[in-house]
Amino acid sequence: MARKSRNQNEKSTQNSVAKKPSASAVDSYAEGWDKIKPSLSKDLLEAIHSQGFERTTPVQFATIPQILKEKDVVVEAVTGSGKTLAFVIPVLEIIKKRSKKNNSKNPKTIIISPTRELSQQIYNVFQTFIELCGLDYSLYLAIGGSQDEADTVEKIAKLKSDGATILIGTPGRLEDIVCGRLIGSTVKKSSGPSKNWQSSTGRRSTPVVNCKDIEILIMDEADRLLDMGFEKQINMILSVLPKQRRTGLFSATMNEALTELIRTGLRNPSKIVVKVESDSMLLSEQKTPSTLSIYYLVCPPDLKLYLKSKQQNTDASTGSDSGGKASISKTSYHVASLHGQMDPKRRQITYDAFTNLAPETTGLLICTDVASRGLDIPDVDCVIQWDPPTDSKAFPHRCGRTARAGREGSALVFLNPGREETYVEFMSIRKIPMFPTPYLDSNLAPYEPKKSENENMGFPEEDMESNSLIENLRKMISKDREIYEKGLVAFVSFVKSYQKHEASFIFSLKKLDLQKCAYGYALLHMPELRDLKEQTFVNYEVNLDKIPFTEKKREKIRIQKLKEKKAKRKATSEQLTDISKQKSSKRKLESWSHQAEIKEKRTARKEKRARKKEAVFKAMETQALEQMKLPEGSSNKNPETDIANTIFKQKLQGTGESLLKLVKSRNRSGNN
Ligand SMILES: Nc1ncnc2c1ncn2[C@@H]1O[C@H](COP(=O)(O)OP(=O)(O)OP(=O)(O)O)[C@@H](O)[C@H]1O
Repeated sequence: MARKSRNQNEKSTQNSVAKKPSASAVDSYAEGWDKIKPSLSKDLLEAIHSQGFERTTPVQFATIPQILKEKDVVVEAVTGSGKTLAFVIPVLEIIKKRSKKNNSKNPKTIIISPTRELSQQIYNVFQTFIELCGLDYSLYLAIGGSQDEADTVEKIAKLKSDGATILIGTPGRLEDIVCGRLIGSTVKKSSGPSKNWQSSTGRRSTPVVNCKDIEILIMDEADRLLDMGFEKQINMILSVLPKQRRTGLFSATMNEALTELIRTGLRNPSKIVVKVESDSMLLSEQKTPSTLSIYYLVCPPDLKLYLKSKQQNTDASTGSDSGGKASISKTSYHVASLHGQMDPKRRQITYDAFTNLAPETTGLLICTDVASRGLDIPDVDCVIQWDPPTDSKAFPHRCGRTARAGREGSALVFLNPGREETYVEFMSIRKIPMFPTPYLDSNLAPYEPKKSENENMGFPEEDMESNSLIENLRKMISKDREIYEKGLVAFVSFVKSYQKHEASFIFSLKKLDLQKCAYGYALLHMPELRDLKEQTFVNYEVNLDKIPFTEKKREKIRIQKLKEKKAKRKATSEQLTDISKQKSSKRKLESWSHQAEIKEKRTARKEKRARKKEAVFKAMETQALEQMKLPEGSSNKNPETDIANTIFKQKLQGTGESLLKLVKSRNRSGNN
């Protein structure tokens, strides 16, 4: 996300760097606030005007009367169209009216949002209007991790004793407050649903607040709440709220999963869909603001880092550019990063610092999807998507961090050549128009190509300046272990996420040039690619064990660990060698010193076995002969018996078993 400094911003507005190619500038504003029926109270109207909001936006004009008339609403309107005020204003108006009759300490409204930052932002909007109207309402922000545990305990105690008019927060924390905490559960560390929440039912502590007076429930970014797996928490919250309440779902995108929530949580809701007009037949009912220009840049993955920029000629009348090329790294930026793995405190400080940048400072926020929804960062000029999101629904939300409330803005997404160009059509079917661009201009905005350039929109591959950039980066990385390790993790994350793309027919890992991708991440080596037939990736010449951490303490620990590891490895291999040596020398010793003894023993064993065998046969022979004794008085000259005896004697050479069988069969034939 890029924010220009004020000066640059003014310049770019004059030059209209990123104009929407075909959609007309839609009037983002509807009617005056006084036209809303039932009417809003005077102090609220004054507060709205004091904020410079002269007229309602279409979504506000359509939604506010419905909520005031006690209707449930499902609201779908493009990013930056003013959905927050569409619920903040009627919530305050309703509480104002009701508080005359009911001044209990119990909360009157709950607002659920998917992230800490968005909850904080909604909290701030409520706070502003409460202060401007001089209302005596208290707010409670229920977000995980932003305060330390002691602070939270204190705040919860205060909430218990003093109550709060409006609760705003993420689903898990809100569930703890209104339903009680699951006993034995652990504190959640991330904004997503905790794995420890095996079930939202089970033994719970006493709820912190009583929800019997809740008048309104709002779920902002409702589809995202379900996508993030908060269904259980939401259902638990719903189960403790009075049936006679109003419920509103808000988002720029709705999905099928919401159908069930709408069926169980809402009563006969009004569906409000605010469409964006466009003069293009193709783009009617466009899902992104008309002031937002979305561009795509088809660019090989190893050239992405270069973020090729082109200095435009300030003399717009000639229509030509100076041809000069400027690497964006030459400009100085306030660079910050924001992601879900960050320590919550640091995350908040980073976010606050970025949103409150001085007007003359240009900012660059490198972030994950934690910042993709709902956030209203002032003066964002351009959103650059390094890769398209795995869930295509996130795309308009990401782009929508710019071009808010009727302001102009541009977004750019990089596409890998080959299959990913199809994404443009994929998005166009979803009413999200995109246009090609070959460059970023010097203000980091996509360069709007002239008509003559339209035929050749591909990234000029022959311009291999990025090679030197990546080689410089590799050189730098080879001296800094932290970046080296982070690079590997980033690449693995990229590959994993690529596999998760919902549009797998466009984003196929098999078709992706992984070697170029790895090079694009400036990796030094790629052992996993060793088995590939065509090797294009060239390992960087460096001893990986020797890449140091720049932080001395860390490096010392690493060296120590490395030494220990090496020593252990050496000891193990020595041990292994010793064992094998011992074995072979034992064999040798045996053959020399005990050879005769072993031989003797073997012969003795053999002889013993033979003697045993002979004894067995002898015993059998006696037994058999005994059984074959001729009856008294019979002639010894019986030829049959003689033959039988001969056969028997021959058979004595066989086994004892066949011998006995023979005897038995002979006896049987003798009896017959
Ligand atoms: N009536 C109005 N007139 C002028 N500006 C307005 C008006 N209503 C809201 N805004 C401004 O428009 C900006 C965007 O509003 P908001 O954050 O409510 O958008 P949103 O529709 O919720 O967007 P998203 O879908 O991205 O969450 C804010 O800076 C807000 O102050």
